[in-house]
Amino acid sequence: MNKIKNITHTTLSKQWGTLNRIDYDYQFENGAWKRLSRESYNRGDGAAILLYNVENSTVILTKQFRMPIYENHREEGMSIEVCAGAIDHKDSPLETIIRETEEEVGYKIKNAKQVLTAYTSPGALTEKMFLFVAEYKQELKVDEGGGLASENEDIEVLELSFSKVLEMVENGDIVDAKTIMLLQYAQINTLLHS
Ligand SMILES: Nc1nc2c(ncn2[C@@H]2O[C@H](COP(=O)(O)OP(=O)(O)O[C@H]3O[C@H](CO)[C@@H](O)[C@H](O)[C@@H]3O)[C@@H](O)[C@H]2O)c(=O)[nH]1
Ligand SMILES: [Mg+2]
Repeated sequence: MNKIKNITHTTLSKQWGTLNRIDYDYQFENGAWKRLSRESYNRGDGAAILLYNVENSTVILTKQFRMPIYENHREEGMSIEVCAGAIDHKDSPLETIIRETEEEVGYKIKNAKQVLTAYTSPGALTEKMFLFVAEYKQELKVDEGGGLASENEDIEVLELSFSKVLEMVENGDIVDAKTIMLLQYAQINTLLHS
């Protein structure tokens, strides 16, 4: 990347995550250099998983309040999403998603398959998401899920038919990008029949 030089970081906010202003010299296609500035929010990377059951053609999703969505569109604040969590530095994406699956939806899975990686909002966030799929069965259910009370998580666990959730993507009841990506992955690769 020799199109970029003289990079400086200014921390604008450092609370839950870190918001930096990054100034840099950027060379345009015509060869001209210009000093530019971008704000970049860093709250780490994330992992998400689509849990699916082949016999019943069902998936496990979560429903929870999301303040940034509420800020943008009040009526969409209760967001329906695949199980997901932020990755701690010490953990791998796989370790993270196995732990989150038990905490948020109550299934103790042993393994998961990473199928996609995606920057969720590359103009503003550093976040890279590692997207997984795994089969679930009733015998893997070890508790109710719901998230960690100590972290003020309040997560409703949903078990829905695959055809129903595809309809929810079409009609805008599901608007979370990582969830749409994983459901369409399942559809394209016929993990389930709708
Ligand atoms: N006090 C405070 N707590 C926060 C804040 N942001 C998050 N938290 C707490 O940290 C917990 C994070 O829960 P996780 O399950 O680890 O993450 P997530 O919110 O589900 O996020 C996942 O999905 C996001 C949306 O796609 C991803 O951005 C993220 O990387 C992750 O995969 C939340 O329940 C909440 O309690 C904040 O700004 N302030
Ligand atoms: Mg979560």
